[in-house]
Amino acid sequence: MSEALLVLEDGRAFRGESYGATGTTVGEAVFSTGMTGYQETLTDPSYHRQVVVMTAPHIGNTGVNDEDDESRRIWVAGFVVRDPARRPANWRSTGTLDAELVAHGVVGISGVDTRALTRHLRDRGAMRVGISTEVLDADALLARVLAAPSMSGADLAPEVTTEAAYVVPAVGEKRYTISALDLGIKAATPRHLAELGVETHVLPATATAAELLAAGPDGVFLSNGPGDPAASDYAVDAVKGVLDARRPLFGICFGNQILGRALGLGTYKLPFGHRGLNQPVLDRVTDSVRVTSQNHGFAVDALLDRATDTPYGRVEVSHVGLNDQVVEGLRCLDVPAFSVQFHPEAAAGPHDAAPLFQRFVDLMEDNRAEA
Ligand SMILES: NC(=O)CC[C@H](N)C(=O)O
Repeated sequence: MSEALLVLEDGRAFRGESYGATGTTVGEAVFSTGMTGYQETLTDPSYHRQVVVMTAPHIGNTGVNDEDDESRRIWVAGFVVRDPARRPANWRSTGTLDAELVAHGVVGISGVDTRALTRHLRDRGAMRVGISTEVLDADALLARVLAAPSMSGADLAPEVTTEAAYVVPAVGEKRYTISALDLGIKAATPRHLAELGVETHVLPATATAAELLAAGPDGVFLSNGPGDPAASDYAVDAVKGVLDARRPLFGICFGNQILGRALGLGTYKLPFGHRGLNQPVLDRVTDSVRVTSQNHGFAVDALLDRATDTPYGRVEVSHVGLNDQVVEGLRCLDVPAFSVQFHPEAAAGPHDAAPLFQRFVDLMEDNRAEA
């Protein structure tokens, strides 16, 4: 086992062993409390430029398989685990996580006290971090960390989006056609929509409103994605055009933040974000609590107790995080648009939020009836 070093931008250092590829990497340190679903986490484009610390102590137990990737590659900038599985076992497993990280050139570290590291990030906030198997002097690695760009102000969707448009067909009879703005879309999303008879036309992140509306879709979807929503003005402009056209619109995570901005609301950086599979949310539309999968470091700033007037009519906060009262969803009252900050497409789950895809289909159906 070769040695590896992790240094945070405030100077706190952890020593461990090399896990995955060797080399040096820097990114934003964030922690995820998911006990399962590491393959989906690694391949979720929203984690681009982030070094993910897994709080669950045993990672890699089920290996990796050919079915669970959310995109064409691993996006995390680095991976931090406590005690990697020595012998993965699962009926779908086709390889080990360690070998997969090596194949994708992802630098990781194991044997770290991830509990101490997580408590540090929770107390001091998300910050830049470096991991290296070659720069083993803490001051030298710290200098590399301090030279790295910060997540605030980073426009990253164009770095992860599809180069060319593509279509995901409906399963069975096609009942609706939508355009999806790929800000970092996960494979699970069009798959869920397809099950409801939706054909999804996925367009690159910089697609304009005219391009999103060109094929006369029944609705427009805004995906999740990496980076700071305050830096993606092109997507905000595209969404304004879709709202002007009063086309049904549904956004998830980054898409929720972009809808918020298009309505004139602000966004801000959370101290350490929400990442995990057990985040409780109050759904004010159905007056029920949903346990949700989340992965966000930014949030929308909106009034919780009453609707806000916007250039597109009134918007209200439809979902509120029960751990910290953060805005977790928006519902427009005068245009057919809504969004959530969490993940109805979540794999490995939970599935409490999955009915939101049906809510989008219902919105498209209502809009057709009105037309
Ligand atoms: N999963 C996402 O879409 C993340 C959105 C945004 N990059 C954030 O961190 O808040």
